[in-house]
This record gives sequence, structure tokens and C-alpha cells, in this order.
Amino acid sequence: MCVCVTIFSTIMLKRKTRIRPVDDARTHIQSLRDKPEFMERFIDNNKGRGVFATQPVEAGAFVLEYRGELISAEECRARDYTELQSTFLFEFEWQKRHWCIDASKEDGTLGRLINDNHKSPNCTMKKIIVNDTPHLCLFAVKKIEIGSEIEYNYGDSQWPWRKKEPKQQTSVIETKTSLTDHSSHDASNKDAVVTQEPKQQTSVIETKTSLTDHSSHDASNKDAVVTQEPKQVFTIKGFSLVNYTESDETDEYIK
Ligand SMILES: C[S@@+](CC[C@H](N)C(=O)[O-])C[C@H]1O[C@@H](n2cnc3c(N)ncnc32)[C@H](O)[C@@H]1O
Repeated sequence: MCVCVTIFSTIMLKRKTRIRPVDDARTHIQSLRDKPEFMERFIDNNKGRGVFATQPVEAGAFVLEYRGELISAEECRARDYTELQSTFLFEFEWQKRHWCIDASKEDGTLGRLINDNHKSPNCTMKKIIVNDTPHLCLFAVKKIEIGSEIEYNYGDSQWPWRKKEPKQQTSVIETKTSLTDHSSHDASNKDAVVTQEPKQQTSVIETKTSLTDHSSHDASNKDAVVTQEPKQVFTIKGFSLVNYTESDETDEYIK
């Protein structure tokens, strides 16, 4: 009996002390510190550096902020970037305007070193507003094991390194069997991993503006941190490869 009470109290205490992902994000945004559970490592000459987990990460947990200089999209276009620097620009929409986090400067932060994975990323980018300023934060979409590389979908299909990816075995089979029903084949494609958005406990978040297009937003879902993922735009010398008309936003605020 006494043991049961102790176990129950321990579980309840753990539940109470578990930090909510969005609060964790806010704490790290405000302290300007990265989480110590992640480290930078050189991968190879093709990918360069990447970020790896040194501790297991729960699905839904806050991972890292994509830090950098917040500038307007106009300012971003006016600046002269090399092609490499351009891959450190993350453009997004906020309050019906286009903004950019310019992370092109080597500043020792980890978020800017996270690589692209558009097939089965383990993180997703969310827009978190703190003190009327948007911040881009990565959250885990699945459990991440120790030693795994942190990756998210940069959100645009025209990234140059994606063209270099080796063709899948399935395409060889398809060539040989031209009678294959492609519609059913696509559905069973093992690479088409669907990643669910993590559910967050976010009673501290409130929607502040009515400028948002709520048509695609499930108003009954009070758990979503941010309903729209910011799109990363690949910009080379001021030329955007993403059509902004596809963008949509919901402003979410942390008090
Ligand atoms: C935002 S940076 C990421 C950090 C970078 N790996 C580094 O060492 O500085 C984007 C650059 O990383 C590389 N990169 C990102 N994802 C990649 C991938 N899936 N495959 C190959 N290279 C990738 C590309 O060279 C790209 O220019």
C-alpha cells in the first residue's frame, strides 16, 4: 500500500514538473541559449556539419531555435548573399508581411546548422511569438534517439542537394514491370512517411489577431502551438523560389 502511494506520488510529481514544450521554447528564446542535449558534428564534405541528439528527445519536445537576425523580406532581397549564405535565410509570413531570419553569420548557435530532410524529418519548424517578436523554433515530430541527426523539411522542392539524391530501388522495379498500377504503388511507398504534428499543451498561448485566415484552422483544437508551419524560401540573390500566394498564417502569442 505504502509503495503504491510512493509510486503514484512520484508519477504525479514528474507530470507536474515536466516542462511544456512551448514554455521550454520561450525559456530558451529569452535566455539566448541552446539546449545542451544537442551537439554539432561534421558529417562529410557534401553535407558539412549537422546537429545530433546527445539525449533521447520525446515527440513534441522543443528542440532548438533557428536564431539569426530578424529582417524584412525587402531588406533580405537588398542584401548581397553568396549562394551558400542564401541557404541560411529562412523567410516566413507574419502579420501579413514577409520576414526573414538571416542566419548567414557564423554565431556558434546550433539551429542554423540543422540539415534538410524532406522525406522523414524528425522535427518541424514553428513560429513562436515572444514580446511581439516572431521566433522560429524546431519541435520533435517523433521520438529522437541518442546519436540521431536532427533534421527538418526546408519546405521547398528545389534545393540543389535533393537533385543529387540516389534514385530509389522502386523506380527500377517500375521500369521492368510497366503494368504496375502506380496509384496503388504510391500509397504503399515506404518513403512517403506521414509525420503528424505533435500535440502541445498550450494553455498559455492565445490567438491575438483576426487578420489570420482561419478557414483551414480547426477552432476546436486548443492544443496546437501554431497551425501553420512557416515555409522556408530558397533565395538566391533576391530571387525567391517559393510562391508566396501559397502562404498562410496564424499568429500565436505567448504572454
Ligand atoms: C542551413 S545550412 C545547414 C548547415 C550546414 N550543413 C553547414 O555545415 O553549415 C544549409 C546547407 O547545408 C547543406 N545541406 C543541408 N541539408 C542537406 C542535405 N540533406 N544533403 C546535403 N546537404 C545538405 C547544404 O550545403 C546547404 O547549403
